[in-house]
Amino acid sequence: MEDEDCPDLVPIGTDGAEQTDASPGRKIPVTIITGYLGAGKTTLLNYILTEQHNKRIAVILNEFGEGSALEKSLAISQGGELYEEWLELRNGCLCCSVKDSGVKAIENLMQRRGKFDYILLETTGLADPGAVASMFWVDSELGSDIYLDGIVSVVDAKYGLQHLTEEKPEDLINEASRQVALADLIIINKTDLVSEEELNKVRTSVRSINGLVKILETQRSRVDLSNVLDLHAFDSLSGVSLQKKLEHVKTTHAHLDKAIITVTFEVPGNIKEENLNLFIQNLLWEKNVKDKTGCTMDVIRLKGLVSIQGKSHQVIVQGVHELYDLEETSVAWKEDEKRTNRLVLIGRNLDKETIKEVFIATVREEQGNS
Ligand SMILES: Nc1nc2c(ncn2[C@@H]2O[C@H](COP(=O)(O)OP(=O)(O)OP(=O)(O)O)[C@@H](O)[C@H]2O)c(=O)[nH]1
Ligand SMILES: [Zn+2]
Repeated sequence: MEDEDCPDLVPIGTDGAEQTDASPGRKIPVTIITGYLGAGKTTLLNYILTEQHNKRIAVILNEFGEGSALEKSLAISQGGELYEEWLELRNGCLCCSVKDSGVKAIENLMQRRGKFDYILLETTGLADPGAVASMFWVDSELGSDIYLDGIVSVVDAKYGLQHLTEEKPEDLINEASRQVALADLIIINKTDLVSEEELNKVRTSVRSINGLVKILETQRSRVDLSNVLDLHAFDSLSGVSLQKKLEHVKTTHAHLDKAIITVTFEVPGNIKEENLNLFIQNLLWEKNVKDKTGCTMDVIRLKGLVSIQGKSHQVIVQGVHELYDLEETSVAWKEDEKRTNRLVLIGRNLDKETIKEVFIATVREEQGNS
C-alpha cells in the first residue's frame, strides 16, 4: 500500500493539547451513530461529549458518506472541553477510499496528538451504516488501532414511522429500515412530540424489523451512556450477552411482502467450520438461497452462537452485508451441555423453515454420513 494514497490529517495549530496516552497498546473503540435526517444524532453526540468527562473522545461529524468537502473537522472532547481539529485530505474526502485511508487518517492523527480513548462517528442521515461499519470491522483484523464497538441508530418518534415505511424505487430498501436493521442499539428520540399510542406504533415497527436490538426511548437523546458506549457488539466479548438475547429474540412475521424481518432458528449438534462457511457464503456472497417463492434471501445482519467440531468454546458468528466473521468466545461448552447452533438473521424474503432446511442440508451434506 502506498503512503501516497493516504490522506493526511493536519491538526490545526502546533501547540496542541497535552498528550494523555496512558496505554499505547490498547485499541480504540468506534461507535457509529446513524439515524435518519434530523432524528437527533448530533444532539446525542453533544450529550455524550458534555456528560462524559473522563474519556478523550474524538468525534467525526457527519461527513462520512459525503464526498465533496475538502476539509473535515474532527471535534475532540477532553475533560469536558471541546476543541476542533481539521482534517486536510489530499484526495478530497474521507470517504472515497475510506477503507484504507479513513482508518489510516485517524491513526495518523492519533500518532501526532496522542491516542483518543474513544471515537464517535456520525453518519449522514441517508448513509448506509453497513458500508461504514465494514470499513472499521475489517481493519480491526489487519492490526489496526481501532475496532468497531457498535452501531447506534436514532429514530425520530414523530417521523420515524413515515421514514420506515417509505417506498423506494426499484425495490430498494429504504435507508431508515436499513439503519434499524443494522443497529445494536436503537434510540427512539423526541418522545415529547408524540402520544403514547404513536410511540407504541414506532416501537412495534422498529421491533418488527430488528428482533434482537435493545430499544431505548429519549428526549433530546439523553440516554445513560453505559447503554451506548463499550457495547462490544462485534467481538467475542458479546458472546455472553448474545446467548441470553438469542433465547429471547422476538421473531416477526412479514406483514408486507418486502418487509425486513428477524428470523431465528436452532439446530442441535456439532457442525464443521467449513460447512458453516459454505452456508454463510451461499447466503451472503453467492446469494443463491431462495425463499419458497423463488426470491433471493437478502440478509443485512446476521448473528449467532454455534458449536464447531473440535472447539471447546462457543463460537460467535457475525455478519454485516457481505462480511462475516467467526470468533471463539470465552464461553466453554459444559460437559453435560447439549451442544447447539442458534442463528439470527435480519433481512428480506427470509422464511424460517426454508433457511433452517438449507442450514441442515449444508451442514449434513459434507459430513457424508447422514
Ligand atoms: N422536540 C424535540 N426536538 C429534538 C429532540 N432531540 C433533538 N431535537 C431537535 O431536532 C433537531 C434535529 O436534531 P439533530 O441532533 O441535529 O439531528 P441529526 O440527526 O443530527 O440531524 P442531521 O444531522 O441533520 O441528519 C434539532 O433542532 C434538535 O434540537 C427531542 O427529543 N425533542
Ligand atoms: Zn447531525
